[in-house]
Amino acid sequence: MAAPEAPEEKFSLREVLDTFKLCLSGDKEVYVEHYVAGWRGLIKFLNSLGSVFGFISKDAVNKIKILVTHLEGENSSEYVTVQSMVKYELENELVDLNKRGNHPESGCRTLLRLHRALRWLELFLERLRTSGEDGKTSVMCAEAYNESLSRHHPWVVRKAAGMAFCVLPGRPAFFEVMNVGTPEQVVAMLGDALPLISEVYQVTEELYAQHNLLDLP
Ligand SMILES: CCCCCCCC/C=C\CCCCCCCC(=O)N[C@@H](COP(=O)(O)O)[C@H](O)/C=C/CCCCCCCCCCCCC
Repeated sequence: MAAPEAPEEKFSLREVLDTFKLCLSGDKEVYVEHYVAGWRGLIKFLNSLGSVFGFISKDAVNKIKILVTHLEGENSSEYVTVQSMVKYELENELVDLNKRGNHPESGCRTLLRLHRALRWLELFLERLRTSGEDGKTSVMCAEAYNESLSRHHPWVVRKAAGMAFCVLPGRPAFFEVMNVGTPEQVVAMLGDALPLISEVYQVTEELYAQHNLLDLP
């Protein structure tokens, strides 16, 4: 008889926060392993929102798989931090710089997609943190998306994302799924999480800007 499937673990905002804390080394290098783990935690949350978000979750999972393949591959030591990954892939011409070609699954272009999504997350969580009890998560999510990720997506993806946002649960239900405690505790934890997420974003953004990698195809 087949073994019963293990139930998917519950999302915990604290766990995600702890993972993002581990992302930055003392000299501000970003650990790919913890970056990926942070996204895995967030995807758990996304999955708990229902199948409408399946197409988003699927894309994020695919990108994580690509990064894990690099992390566990024969050149794994080059993929310990985002800084070492950028250096290695650029020095070995493993990145499609101007148009898609031989390296559609480079670590640099794959992480860039998640990096852009991290900006969306930062903007969304900041809205969530400062919103009132009756704040609409769908509006907060759409505003954050329009200010960040949307410019990188074609019309059809923007449309589908916009429709998915409309079915987001309200702020109280949202806070409940975070498994933190009272709304005040959630707000406090978001206050702790945001500077960390923001720092990881800034460090990556500066690194990518320095190497002209912000528009990788
Ligand atoms: C702390 C708890 C509250 C917040 C929880 C948020 C949970 C979010 C978890 C995951 C977010 C998904 C990240 C999506 C990565 C998208 C990467 C991307 O831009 N991919 C596109 C480009 O890829 P290539 O074609 O160039 O390879 C791809 O076309 C995208 C397809 C899917 C649509 C992506 C829409 C993203 C919308 C933003 C996330 C909304 C989640 C709402 C849930 C609150």
